[in-house]
Amino acid sequence: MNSATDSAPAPVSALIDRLVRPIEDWPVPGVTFRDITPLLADPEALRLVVDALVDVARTTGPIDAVLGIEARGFIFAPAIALELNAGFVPIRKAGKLPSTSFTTSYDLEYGSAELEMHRDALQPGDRVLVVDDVLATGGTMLAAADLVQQAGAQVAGNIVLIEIQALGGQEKLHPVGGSALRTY
Ligand SMILES: O=P(O)(O)OC[C@H]1O[C@H](OP(=O)(O)OP(=O)(O)O)[C@H](O)[C@@H]1O
Ligand SMILES: Nc1ncnc2[nH]cnc12
Repeated sequence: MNSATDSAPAPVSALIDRLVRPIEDWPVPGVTFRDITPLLADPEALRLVVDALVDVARTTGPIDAVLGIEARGFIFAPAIALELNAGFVPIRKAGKLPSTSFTTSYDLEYGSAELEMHRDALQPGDRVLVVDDVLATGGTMLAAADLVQQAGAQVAGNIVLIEIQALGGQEKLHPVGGSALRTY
C-alpha cells in the first residue's frame, strides 16, 4: 500500500518498491542506500516514473526552468523540462562548471559538499522546479534553494522520487515543501 504522503498513484509506488533496492551500510555503516539503477534499467518502469514526476510537476503552476542536481537529478530533470516546455539548468558539484557561478556548501546524510550554478542560468523572478532522486536530510535541496535565491529567482517546487521521512528533509524545505513519488 502506498503512504498517505506519496504523490504517485499506488501502481507507481509499487514499482518503486519493487525496483529500487535498499543496500544496507552503503556508502557508510548505518545508511540504507536506495539504489535506483534497477528501475532505470526497466524501460516500462522508467517511463511510468517519469510520467508520474511530470504529473506532479504540472501541479506547480508556470515554470521557467527545471533544475537538476548532479548526478542523479540529471537523469530525471531534463525529461520533465521537455514535457513542461521549460529549459534545464544543471546544479553541479564544485569545480565542474566552466563559467562564473554561485556557490553554496551543505551537509547530507553521509558527508558534506559544495554545489554550484552558473550566474547567468536564471533571471531574477524566474519560477523554478528543483528535481532530484532522493530527499534525505534535505541538505542538498536546501543548497539548491540557496543558489536559486542567490540568482534572485524563486523555488516553485521540489520534486523527488523517494523521500526518507525519518531524516527530516521535508521540514527544511518549508514553506515550499517537497513532493515525493514514494515515502519511506
Ligand atoms: O537530502 P540529502 O541528505 O542532502 O541527500 C540527498 C542527496 O544525496 C544523493 O546525492 P549524492 O550527494 O550522494 O550524489 P550523487 O547523486 O552524485 O550520487 C541524492 O542523489 C541527493 O542528491
Ligand atoms: N539513503 C540514501 N539512498 C540514496 N541516496 C541518498 N542520498 C542521501 N541519502 C540517500
